[in-house]
Amino acid sequence: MMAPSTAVSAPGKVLLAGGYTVLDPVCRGLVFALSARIHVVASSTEAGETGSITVRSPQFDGAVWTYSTSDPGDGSAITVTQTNSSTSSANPFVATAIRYALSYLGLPHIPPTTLTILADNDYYSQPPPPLPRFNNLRTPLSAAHKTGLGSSAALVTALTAALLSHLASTDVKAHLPTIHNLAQAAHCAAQGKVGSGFDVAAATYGSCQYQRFPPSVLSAIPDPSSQTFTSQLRDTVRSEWPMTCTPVVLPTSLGIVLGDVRGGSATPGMVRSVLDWRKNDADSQATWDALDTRNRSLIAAVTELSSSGDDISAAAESITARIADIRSAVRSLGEKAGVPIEPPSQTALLDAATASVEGVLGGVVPGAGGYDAVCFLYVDAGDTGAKLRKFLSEYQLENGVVRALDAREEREGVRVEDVASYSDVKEYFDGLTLDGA
Ligand SMILES: Nc1ncnc2c1ncn2[C@@H]1O[C@H](COP(=O)(O)OP(=O)(O)OP(=O)(O)O)[C@@H](O)[C@H]1O
Ligand SMILES: C[C@@](O)(CCOP(=O)(O)O)CC(=O)O
Repeated sequence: MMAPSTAVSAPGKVLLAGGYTVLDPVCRGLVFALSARIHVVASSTEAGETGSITVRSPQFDGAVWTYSTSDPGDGSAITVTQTNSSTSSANPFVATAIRYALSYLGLPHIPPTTLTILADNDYYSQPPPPLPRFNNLRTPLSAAHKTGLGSSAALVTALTAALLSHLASTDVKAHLPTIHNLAQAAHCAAQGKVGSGFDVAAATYGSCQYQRFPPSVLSAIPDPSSQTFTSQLRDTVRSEWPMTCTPVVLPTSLGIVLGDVRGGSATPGMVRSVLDWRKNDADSQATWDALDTRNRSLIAAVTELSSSGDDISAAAESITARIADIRSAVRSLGEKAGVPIEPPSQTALLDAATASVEGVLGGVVPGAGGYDAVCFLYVDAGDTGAKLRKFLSEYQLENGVVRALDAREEREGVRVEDVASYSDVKEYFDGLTLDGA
């Protein structure tokens, strides 16, 4: 009798404060987990070839990846070979998450397993509403316009948790550090670079005040072909990483609205330019420290409000001022580094929304900034949220209007879901009996 199907989901993210500085282990970031989640349903059967894995994202045309696994037996990583590469381009995030999870578990011969990936609509630009849950975009994944909610981080985290839970009965909530560390290792390996990891941290632990792990933690893991890979991976995943992810609870009196500006920004290039400036400009440290101080000030104000339940009207002015101070420091850093972190068109949008809609405390360009997105903090009373969304939908940009996303802050990280909750999208499971019978 096969194990029943397992469903897991992980949230997307918005880095409200700490873009760039959170790459520095000395600094802190404020990241909110979002109600836009990536779901993974794992089902195994007895029919089929041992070690065969089928991964599919039924919301996209042709998004199917099939793999066969084998164990070199010399301590190197379990081999995960894509068997449909002639018809489906590689998906490094999927393949690496599977390879790292199976190597960590030491399971090369798993029963034939299908992993179905479902993404909430906010992860990709959508046609006008109303939309069904997990809308079928009927385009290839590569043609979908990402909104920058961290789909890869949420995906790798959900895949990691689903595989450990489904194949080794791992209790997800009781093993968050294991899932976090393994997902960080896989996500960084798939990306080919080590970012701050705030996105996988939020996908695992939920909304938090984040201080990154030192990149050196991952340098202990050798190339997957090394005969010490499996032992080093396990030692690294099981070790306690020097980082902090302190839960942050957004007070019920506050809400966030994300706007998709669809401007398109080249984050990796922006990060390289800022880090080059940080390294080469003698005065950069003062600018860097000033921004971190202002980020910490906003974190303190939000944390204080959520713990003391203070009257939001008293805190509102302070939060508004702190957001304005952060934006000023971000613009200064961007000018000095020659990077359009908050370019004039975004400044105009942020200022206009804050001035025009009563109850909006302020807005920022989240994460790396640029022309992609905006994020507003507002007093969630009356119809402020609706008015802000309406304002954004009518705000004319060069390339259209700002699309307010549905996602709200949802502090919970990765979690097991009830498989029956996907019964409304049975068509996505291609006849699989969801209980894995
Ligand atoms: N529904 C999905 N099914 C399978 N793979 C997906 C899915 N969504 C995203 N991915 C994988 O994640 C990649 C996108 O990750 P990328 O890091 O480029 O952007 P992001 O994480 O969505 O956004 P950002 O990091 O800018 O917030 C895709 O190229 C694909 O490999
Ligand atoms: C620029 C950086 O600090 C944040 C990037 O955030 P986002 O991917 O733009 O949401 C990079 C990082 O923290 O890995």
